[in-house]
Amino acid sequence: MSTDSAESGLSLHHITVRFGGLLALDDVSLRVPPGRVVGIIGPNGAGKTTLFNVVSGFVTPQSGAMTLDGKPFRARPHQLIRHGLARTLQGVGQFDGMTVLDNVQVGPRSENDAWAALERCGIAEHARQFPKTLPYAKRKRVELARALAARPRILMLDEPAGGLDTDEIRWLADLIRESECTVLLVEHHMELVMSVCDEILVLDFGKPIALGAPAEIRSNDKVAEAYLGAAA
Ligand SMILES: Nc1ncnc2c1ncn2[C@@H]1O[C@H](COP(=O)(O)OP(=O)(O)OP(=O)(O)O)[C@@H](O)[C@H]1O
Repeated sequence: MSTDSAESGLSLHHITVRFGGLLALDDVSLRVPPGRVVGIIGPNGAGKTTLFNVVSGFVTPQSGAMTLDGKPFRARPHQLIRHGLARTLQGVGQFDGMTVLDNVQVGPRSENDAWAALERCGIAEHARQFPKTLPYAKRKRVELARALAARPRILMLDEPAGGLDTDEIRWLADLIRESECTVLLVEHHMELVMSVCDEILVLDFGKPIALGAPAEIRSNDKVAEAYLGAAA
């Protein structure tokens, strides 16, 4: 079976989300083929996290639909892993009363998978510690390991570079590049986005204003105006 037929992977079709009078996502369509790294960028408030929340089932769109491998997909947060999706949260979202290992193993993840993810993230030596005792960058790795321990087909990373230094971001870029799964990446760190993504969707006030390879996005005037110009 082909892994990249027109229907394989995750697709969003004309997703619209309103919060009261605010249009948070305005007719957003996106195809995320298997094995690709797809970035979602845009200024603060553009709708990036809302899009993640739609895919994860935390937000129900007013209109639009999703498909996974061509079949209708309606996410529910507690069933994400069953569908092969896992997500990190912005910042660090661990349970402070549980060890790193227990945090990584939370939900339907096996201890073996948890250890493999801890090794992959270079934090196995901290497995028996409590997250609070670790520096911020290590806690971000715990968040990543928790997602990886679910052995997702689609890994959703919400601002994984936030608060990290250059070396940590380089490590993260390698992890994303070497990852065997599909990656959806919401991130403000342009260098990381441009260096790891196959394709980038740019949102501005909930509207998709560009979709393309990093080089196309870099030279897109609308993007420069809406985002890169604002960030410069
Ligand atoms: N639950 C909610 N209720 C009301 N408004 C919301 C809610 N969630 C998000 N919004 C609004 O929707 C818009 C999009 O927010 P969202 O968090 O998706 O943007 P973002 O691109 O992720 O921003 P940032 O880069 O700052 O994280 C914002 O104006 C935000 O205030």
